[in-house]
Order: sequence, then C-alpha cells, then structure tokens
Amino acid sequence: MEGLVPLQTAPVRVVSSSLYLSIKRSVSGFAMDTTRIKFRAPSIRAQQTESLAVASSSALTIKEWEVDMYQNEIAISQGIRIRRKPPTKAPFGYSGPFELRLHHHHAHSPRNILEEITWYKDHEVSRMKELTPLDELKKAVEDAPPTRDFVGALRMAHQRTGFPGLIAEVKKASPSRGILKEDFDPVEIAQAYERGGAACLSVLTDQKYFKGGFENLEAIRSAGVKCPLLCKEFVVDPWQIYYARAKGADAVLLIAAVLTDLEITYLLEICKKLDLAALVEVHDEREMGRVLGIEGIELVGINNRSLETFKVDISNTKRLLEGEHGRQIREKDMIVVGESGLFTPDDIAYVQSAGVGAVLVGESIVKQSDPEKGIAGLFGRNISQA
Ligand SMILES: O=P(O)(O)OC[C@@H](O)[C@@H](O)c1c[nH]c2ccccc12
Repeated sequence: MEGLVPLQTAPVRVVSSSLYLSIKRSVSGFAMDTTRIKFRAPSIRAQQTESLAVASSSALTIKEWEVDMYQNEIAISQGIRIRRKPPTKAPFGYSGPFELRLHHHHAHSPRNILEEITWYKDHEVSRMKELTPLDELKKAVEDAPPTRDFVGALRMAHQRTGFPGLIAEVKKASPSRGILKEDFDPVEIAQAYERGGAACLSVLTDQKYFKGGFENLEAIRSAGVKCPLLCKEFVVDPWQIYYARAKGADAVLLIAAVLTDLEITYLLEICKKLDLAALVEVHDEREMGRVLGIEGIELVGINNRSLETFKVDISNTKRLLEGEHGRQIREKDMIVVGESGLFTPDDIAYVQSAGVGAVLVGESIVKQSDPEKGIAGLFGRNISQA
C-alpha cells in the first residue's frame, strides 16, 4: 500500500477522464495540468494562438504518452503483465525518462486473450461514454431501486445448506469453450437457477467475447428474479461501475490481473458509494498477496482458469488458500469464491475443504437442458430447500 495517496486526495472527479489517467496523475505526482494548457490559449493575441495551440497539443501528446508509460511502470512494479493499452511510439521522437524501458514496448498486438479483451474494452467504453455520459448515468443511479445484499445472500445460503453459496452464471459462450448453449434464454436460465437454490447469479455482459449483454442483466432484473446479480464485466474505467449499477447490478467483478492496487482501491470506493458489492478476482499467489494488502475487500474470487492461457486447474483454489494467505483470509473473515472448472459434487467438496464459502459456476450448469436439475447434480442433492 505504500505510495498510495490518501483517498480523499485521490481524484473522485471521474467526469470525462479515464480512470487510469486520473489515477496516474495523482500517483506519479507530476503536473499534467491539461486544463491550464487549454485555458491559457484564449487570453493571448490571435496571431500567437495557432502556434501556441500546436505547441500545447505537442506538450499534451507528450504528457499523455508519459502518463501511459508511468501507468505501465506502476503495473510492472506490481507484477501485472496485462498492458492496459497497446503501446504507442514515443511522440516526436521524445523518450523522456523511459529510454531504457522502450524496448519492452515493441509488441503492438495483444499477447494473450485477457490483454486483447482489455484493449478492446477500453475502446468500447470510450464509445459508450459518448452515448451515455457520466452525468446522465449519475442521474439514472439516483432513481435506481436499492441494491440487494450480495454478500449476505452468500452467507445465508452457506448457513442454510452447509454447502458453499452458489453464484450461478448466465453465460452463452466464452473464448475458451465457444458456444455453450445455442437456444439461450437468459431469463429462463436465471429463473431455473433461482428455483434450483442459487444464492446469487452472475450475468456476463460482454458482447464480443462472451455473447452476453447488459440487456440480459436488465431483463433478468425486471423479470422479478430475487437473487442478487453480479455484473460480469472487464472493468477498466469507473464509468462502467455506474453503468452496471444503472442497469440493475448488485455487484461487480474487479480483476486483479488488469488493475493496479490503487485502481482497485479507487473502484472499491465507488462501489461502496453506489452500494454495490465487489468480487475481486485473483489467479496467483502474487495477486492474492496484493489483494490482501488492500483494505475493505469482503469477497475474493480465486479463478481456477488462467485468463491468459485458459488452463484450468481446481487445485489453484487450494494452493492459494494455504499458509499465510489462508490465515489472513480467515482472520479478516473474507468470503472466498472458488471460480471456474467445477463440475461434480467431488469438485465442490474439494474446494469447500480448501476453505471457500462460495462457488461461481457456469459451464457445468448452463449446458444442462434443465439448469435447475443441473444444480442438484452439481451438489449431489437438491439445495433449494434447507
Ligand atoms: O464456466 P465455468 O468454468 O464454471 O466458470 C465460471 C466463471 O468462473 C468464469 O466464467 C469466469 C471467472 N472469472 C471470469 C472473468 C471474466 C469472464 C469469465 C470469468
């Protein structure tokens, strides 16, 4: 946590600035005062305006490039391999303090699927923001009905059944498994999950890679499903949190492999403000260590699938809960969610004995012609009643 600015000085003003830009300004502490550059122009004489504008825009381009580079430096220092944007060439041949680093940024194509999704998301979000600016979302959020208690629902289900609380996933397809269900009716699936005893639901909202959508989230909510809903997205910008809340989410996913510690801290703060639960997802020891250093996390997900290689190994959950990390998790009373690759009652028993209080399951139950029965098959008994 060293190097973090206290939250009150971190920029809470998210209007029209991307998360990573605003955060990085505060982290690296250098003066990137774009407002000043812009505001100075009108006050000078007309014939100077144009050349100044050119100079300012070069200065701005350089500063923006530097900001990206600083962002990468911070991420690299935290062991984050996912680059948040395709690296661009240094503007005007300028390399600043990064001369020695530049050879790391040659690859202009994504190195793995998570990086590809993250780059695409950045692009998608900037387009969506133009259609629905943050101010508009803020108004929608004010009028939105209150959220339902995601964490409470998991704890209650655990008490009621003696099994880890189930987050059942409404997922049509994935980059690793292709189409999971052709005749996909999100509302029907959600209702079947609820009847089958799911504590909460996870709804994929990514269109391009998972064939999901925010319309599914909205439709499930307005169909009267009572289970709290997790918006399963690749969050790279605070705008997405407001959007998820406006579309009926009760919780959002934050992936530690793509977000720096400060970004997670900042996004958690926004979730708190909007009454949303946050599921912070890790895949390895390093990410688990980082997440344990961040205050205020109630739900930590251990993904058994690598989003870089697609390799699935459920012993990942056990490994990450051993030793010092497991001790800290118990001490903090966090709920651990075992995620991905769970198919049988033995799999459930295995991750339960490793220490999870909840599981996130998609493929094995969504594929069934009757997802309600799929849940009973997964647990080895009907969990819809006590
Ligand atoms: O279908 P599975 O193997 O049961 O996995 C569900 C869920 O864990 C998986 O969809 C998931 C976990 N973390 C993610 C992050 C993004 C997209 C998807 C995921």
